[in-house]
Amino acid sequence: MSEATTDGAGRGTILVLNGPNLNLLGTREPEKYGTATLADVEQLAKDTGAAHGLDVECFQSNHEGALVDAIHAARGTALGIVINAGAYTHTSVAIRDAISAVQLPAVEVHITNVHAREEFRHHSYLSDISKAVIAGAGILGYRFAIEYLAGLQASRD
Ligand SMILES: O=C1C[C@@](O)(C(=O)O)C[C@@H](O)[C@@H]1O
Repeated sequence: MSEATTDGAGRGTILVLNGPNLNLLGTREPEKYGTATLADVEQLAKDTGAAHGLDVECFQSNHEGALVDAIHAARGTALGIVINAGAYTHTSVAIRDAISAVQLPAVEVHITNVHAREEFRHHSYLSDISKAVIAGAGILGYRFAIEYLAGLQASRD
């Protein structure tokens, strides 16, 4: 897991999780996912967090259990989770249960509009347990998700 940034003002940490194949952003089907890399996405997330006084910790894995472990580790350390679970969105009860278990506000993000794609992408195991779902906004979805969580946190401060 990458180091938490220190450019926030200590208001808290948001965990940004990316699932399988998102490490290939930039070269993976660029006509669908664009040309921004995972590093670009993570920088955007960190910059957005910093603008709101929040640290952003980023983690990507192609392995379901590693994503579950990262969600567990967020309990007690993060104020919210932004998750693009990739294909696990449509298959993983384990990731769903992990998010429910840690009781942190989660925002589900998809770069593409999954509802305009194949039928099997229309169902998500995460949507009904997420505070918000953002799909089809490209990598800006990550920015919107962090802004949403920052607003949620501000309303609780
Ligand atoms: O890997 C991905 C990426 C995705 O989550 C997106 O960001 O648009 C959409 C998923 O259906 C797909 O399996």
